[in-house]
Amino acid sequence: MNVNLPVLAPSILAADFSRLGEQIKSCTDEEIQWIHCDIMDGHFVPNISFGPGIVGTVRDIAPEAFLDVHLMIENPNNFIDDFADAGADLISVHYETCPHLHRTVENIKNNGCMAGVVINPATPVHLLEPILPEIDLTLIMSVNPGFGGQSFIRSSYQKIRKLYQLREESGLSFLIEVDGGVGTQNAGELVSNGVDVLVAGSKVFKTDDISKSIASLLKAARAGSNRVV
Ligand SMILES: O=C(CO)[C@@H](O)[C@H](O)COP(=O)(O)O
Repeated sequence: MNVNLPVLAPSILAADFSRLGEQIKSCTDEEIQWIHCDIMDGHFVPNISFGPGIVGTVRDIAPEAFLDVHLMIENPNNFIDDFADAGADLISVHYETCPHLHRTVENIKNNGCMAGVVINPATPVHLLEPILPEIDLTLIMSVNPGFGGQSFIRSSYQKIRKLYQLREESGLSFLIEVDGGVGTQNAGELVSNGVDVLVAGSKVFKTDDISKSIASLLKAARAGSNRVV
């Protein structure tokens, strides 16, 4: 996979679904290559979003996009095939939902997708160590998952730095993604702390001008490209 870092991945959770095609096109007409799809089941998180049907629709709308699918669901292992068939490029599962994480990661890869593992704000980074050699991406939730528009939890910086250090020490190459409360005020600092992929929902879609919002977010993220960690 060829990626220009840092990546901005708009989360369609915040999109206007009556204009989904138009809004996704506003993203891909800019420099957006990744689209983030938040799947919520009303069990693992207290909200329901959408399923493989909408992911398939996004695939049809944006055949060239890289579809980054974040499963906030219980028993994710049972749904990997459905999301892979719908067109996911990367499927991320929560550490907290996977008693057999290694098996679930294998299942994702056997379905031809890249594999990611996500941790909630209260889950420590060191728990990921055994699985890091097997995965393509780690996602640090910087809000409690379930809703868009929440405030960024500042202790996430420490977790990002720890993960970045682990990557440096191990020589591994997994990407570091952060999700929740990302905006122009923190995009640069997140990148300088080690983040490769920034997920943003409300700061892309709940604005007057998606193109302008993307340009501002990318500018802020790129200003952080000189790593200080
Ligand atoms: O997964 C989630 C929430 O569970 C996120 O993707 C949010 O949807 C990001 O939204 P903003 O904080 O950017 O509004």
